[in-house]
Amino acid sequence: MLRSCTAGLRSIWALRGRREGAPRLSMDLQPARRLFSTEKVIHKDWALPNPSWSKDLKLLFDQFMKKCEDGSWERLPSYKRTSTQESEDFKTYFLDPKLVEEERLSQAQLFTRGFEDGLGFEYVIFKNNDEKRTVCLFQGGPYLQGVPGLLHGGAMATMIDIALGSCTGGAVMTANLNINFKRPVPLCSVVVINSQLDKLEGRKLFLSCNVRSVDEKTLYSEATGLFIKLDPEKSST
Ligand SMILES: CCCCCCCCCCCCCC(=O)SCCNC(=O)CCNC(=O)[C@H](O)C(C)(C)COP(=O)(O)OP(=O)(O)OC[C@H]1O[C@@H](n2cnc3c(N)ncnc32)[C@H](O)[C@@H]1OP(=O)(O)O
Repeated sequence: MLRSCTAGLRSIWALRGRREGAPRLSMDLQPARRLFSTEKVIHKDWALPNPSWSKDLKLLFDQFMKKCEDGSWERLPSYKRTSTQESEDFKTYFLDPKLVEEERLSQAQLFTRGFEDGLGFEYVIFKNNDEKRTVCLFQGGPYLQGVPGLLHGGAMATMIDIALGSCTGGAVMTANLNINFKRPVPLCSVVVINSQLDKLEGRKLFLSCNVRSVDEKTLYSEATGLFIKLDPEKSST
């Protein structure tokens, strides 16, 4: 498995720079070109296949895209930066100008989308609004290693958090995340995270998910989460 990972890495490096929108900005670029490239990266939807995706991931992606045709499922786009509206929603609660400099903030990006293609988090989320559930297809790349050859539990927790959060919609924060790691996930393999909204109680959203192998035979993890809808009357800072 490690050998296939290395081979994957080699082809990933070979692809670097050729991919449209690859986030590679060298310091010697002219300012205008740098701005143009940055814009392209910001607006790129990363929840789409790229050459690092394995056969399994592409196959599952195609199956879910078919399910989207009748409107029962939708693919959620994914960007490196939050939209202006989302930022505004959260700014109201959390952004104390004394704590985060504006310049630093302009560099901010979702950390799951900060890796070169194939090296970190490759994922796409599909949502079924009627059934209040999502399916996240996730391939954890070689830079997410914990124990040699295995995906780091923190990387799995991150994806679980994002998958559960995708069932909520709106401005929410994770208040509690409870994970049972049942089997280690092989690095570079594809897992399927099935998440659902179990209960809504005022501002509290209770969610759960399981993480399985593509053939559904292996249950890697089970988790529950409590998300809280932000109260417009309150500010955390
Ligand atoms: C627009 C969105 C777009 C997003 C785009 C980007 C996508 C990126 C996705 C990235 C994903 C990144 C995701 C991340 O990384 S989120 C980052 C990790 N999470 C945090 O940092 C959260 C820190 N905590 C807080 O800010 C506050 O505590 C929150 C906001 C959560 C609640 O503070 P608030 O002052 O608002 O509420 P409240 O205290 O009145 O409590 C309300 C109710 O909730 C109950 N309660 C609270 N906590 C717990 C608990 N731990 N267990 C059990 N119960 C709990 C509480 O008893 C009460 O119940 P009740 O008395 O009413 O019955």
